[in-house]
Amino acid sequence: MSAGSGQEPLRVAVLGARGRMGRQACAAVDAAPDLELVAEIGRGDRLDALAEAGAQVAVDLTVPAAVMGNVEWCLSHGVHVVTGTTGWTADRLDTVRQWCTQAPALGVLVAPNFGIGAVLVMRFAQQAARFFESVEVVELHHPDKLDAPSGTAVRTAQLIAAARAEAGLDPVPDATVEALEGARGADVDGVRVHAVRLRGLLAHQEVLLGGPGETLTLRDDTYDRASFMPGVLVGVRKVADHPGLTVGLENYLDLDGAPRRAGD
Ligand SMILES: NC(=O)C1=CN([C@@H]2O[C@H](COP(=O)(O)OP(=O)(O)OC[C@H]3O[C@@H](n4cnc5c(N)ncnc54)[C@H](OP(=O)(O)O)[C@@H]3O)[C@@H](O)[C@H]2O)C=CC1
Ligand SMILES: O=C(O)C1=N[C@H](C(=O)O)C[C@H](O)C1
Repeated sequence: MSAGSGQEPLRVAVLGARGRMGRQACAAVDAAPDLELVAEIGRGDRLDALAEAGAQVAVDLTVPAAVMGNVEWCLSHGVHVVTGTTGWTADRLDTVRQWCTQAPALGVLVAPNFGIGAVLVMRFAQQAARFFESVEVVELHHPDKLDAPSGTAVRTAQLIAAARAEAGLDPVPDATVEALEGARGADVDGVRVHAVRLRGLLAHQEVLLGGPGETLTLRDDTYDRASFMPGVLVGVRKVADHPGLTVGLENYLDLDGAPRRAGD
């Protein structure tokens, strides 16, 4: 079942359909000629409605407290999952990997960020990491966001830390003793991550890299959730071609290939 390659539209359900992201995802799926929006699930709605509608792919844009139950339900009912919901830990990912072994034909995409700008910043940060002794991540979001640090920032820091470890770099230098707990942000695998919550912002991230006499700043700014929708649609169309758990939309994109937009 490769999405878009068959005659029939791919049947898609959106979980968290009445949320900020969910509303836009419903509209994006609805507008795509190769997709059919068959279920819009909100909190308190029965997941059985998804099966009754014959959904083939579920897009989960809910909350960390709900996403694991939703993924488990989908995998046990033959439904692929694309989720942008946050709250992923190594243990949670391992659990989903385990569930996937019981449903080997199904795919689960966990995408910390669907925006091409954010995906590219993560890639560029990975590439730059080994050239700089210092690095910090700053994420800035709207104050209605439930979690901190953002899933994207955690993932970015993990990718940077892995690239530094692979290159054999020493720990990031830091002689500071905090006078107030939290002043230096969170520690994600040895990389400091800072979270700003400010009315007027939507979703932004900076990766600051520093070496003797120079700094490099990588920055992504999201001004509208429309920026996430091409990535959501890529996930929906490709998830069936990627059985098992995939973390990161970049695994569905050809970032090193010919120039093109994520939704093309
Ligand atoms: N990967 C990416 O690119 C992006 C990821 N996100 C992430 O996506 C998630 C959603 O973000 P956002 O839309 O801003 O958040 P919202 O709070 O606006 O939306 C979440 C929605 O999920 C609903 N919900 C809660 N529990 C369930 C459930 N069990 N089943 C179905 N729906 C449920 C909520 O309902 P109620 O309000 O009634 O509780 C709410 O409508 C967050 O984790 C956010 O960080 C956001 C933007 C981009
Ligand atoms: O809650 C949000 O808004 C966002 N959440 C995701 C995250 O935590 O990384 C993606 C994006 O930053 C917007």
